Amino acid sequence: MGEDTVKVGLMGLGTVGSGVVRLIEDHQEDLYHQTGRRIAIEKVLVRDRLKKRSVPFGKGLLTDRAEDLLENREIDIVVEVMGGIEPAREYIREALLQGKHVVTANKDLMALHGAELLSVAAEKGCDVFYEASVAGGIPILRALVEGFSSDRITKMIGIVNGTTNYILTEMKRRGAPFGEVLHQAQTLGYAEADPASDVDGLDAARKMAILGTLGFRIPLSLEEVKVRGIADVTPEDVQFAEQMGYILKLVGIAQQDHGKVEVSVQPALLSGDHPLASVEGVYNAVSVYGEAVGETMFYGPGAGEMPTATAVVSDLVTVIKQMRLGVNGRGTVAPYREKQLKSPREVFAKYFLRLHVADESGVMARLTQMFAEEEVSLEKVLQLPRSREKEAEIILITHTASLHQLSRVREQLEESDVVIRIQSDYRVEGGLSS
Ligand SMILES: NC(=O)C1=CN([C@@H]2O[C@H](COP(=O)(O)OP(=O)(O)OC[C@H]3O[C@@H](n4cnc5c(N)ncnc54)[C@H](OP(=O)(O)O)[C@@H]3O)[C@@H](O)[C@H]2O)C=CC1
Ligand SMILES: N[C@@H](CC=O)C(=O)O
Ligand code: NA
Repeated sequence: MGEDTVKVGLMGLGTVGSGVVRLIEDHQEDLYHQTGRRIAIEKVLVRDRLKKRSVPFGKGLLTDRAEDLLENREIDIVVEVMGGIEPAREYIREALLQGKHVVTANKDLMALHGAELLSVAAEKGCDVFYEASVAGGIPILRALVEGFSSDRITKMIGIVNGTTNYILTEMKRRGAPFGEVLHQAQTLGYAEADPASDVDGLDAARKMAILGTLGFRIPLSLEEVKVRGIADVTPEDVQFAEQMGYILKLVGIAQQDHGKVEVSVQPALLSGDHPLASVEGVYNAVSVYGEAVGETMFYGPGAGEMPTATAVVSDLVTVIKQMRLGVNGRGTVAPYREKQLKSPREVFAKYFLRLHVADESGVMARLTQMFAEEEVSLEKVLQLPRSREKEAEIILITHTASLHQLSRVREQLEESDVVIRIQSDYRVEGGLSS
């Protein structure tokens, strides 16, 4: 191996790590033409050296000691695809202090400690790239940082979790039970080590914190992202939504109006003609609205071995090109805009509510009165056939109202003696009059 070889230390040889190894091997010639360097994997850090692997490796390459990578002076770049906060944070920090560049797919880490790691990198003149951390194989971070550098982004709305999109798609397509579909997503390598973070929306929230920071150029923290997952979504919600011309999806929304921002993750109803409504299975998509450019859309596989590996290896290529030019660590622009978060009075949307009410005369008038008192007008009202004795089911879609108004209506509904229960409520995106 000569001067023209770049040595890489790989941390993790699971779904993504194995894809990285395959891609580097299969595309070695193309990568060489683009970078002028051969890429050699020098050491691979794993938890269990004796585990059977899907990619063959000489025994000497695998190690369970991080020092074998961190203290190896020959290694120029560390690729971290282990996941989790610790010890990944400690290893990445140490790698940067040793002057090694870092490529990671770790959104847990970048959403929580990205600012700290990027500042260590800047001090040491090192690169940290993390394209794989958001929307797997879609080059969305590169698009935000480079493609939109001349514009001001006003809104990003996306399906950024492949596991939950796969689950909701299968629930809609064949009414499959939640547990069964989640198990399939795990087998396919889409889910996180702890799939609760997919289901409860946290994985998507981490990605939205990263998108918000890069897109709006503000220092957004994970706690500022409002999160609701899909655990309480029922097959009936999915079906009723469809009957009314909507598709239920877990979406991330980051919106900026008059310098104030809102960032959230929640199951929402998308009108059938919304660009995200047709995004199915493990696919992700992000619509980005720029003040000057208008609406753009990025679409592709959001998880899985090879799609995610393409993002990791593309980052690797960028680091190597920067090494040749001697410009590592100079490209990162820290967030520089002032951050102001919207209050619930400033967050506006339409809402879908499914109510179980007493099946008696005058109920509809009482319900509409409660909405009218909070000045929330209704776009659609649908009464469904009775599901139980003395109980009727009503679906309402409001016109645009603030989150504050919606909470006030909810309080009234909860206190009312005609409402038996609020079965579900969702934000609605798109539609003819929105
Ligand atoms: N899977 C996907 O589709 C996507 C994943 N990501 C992110 O990529 C990262 C990796 O995900 P994925 O490949 O699915 O994860 P896996 O669980 O499949 O693989 C994790 C790998 O890291 C190793 N590892 C974990 N902890 C340690 C530790 N403390 N010390 C040494 N080795 C360790 C494991 O070793 P061993 O094999 O011995 O157990 C394993 O090889 C995560 O940050 C994830 O969020 C991002 C986008 C998509
Ligand atoms: N578990 C994640 C993997 C990619 O980030 C997902 O399902 O999207
Ligand atoms: Na990506």
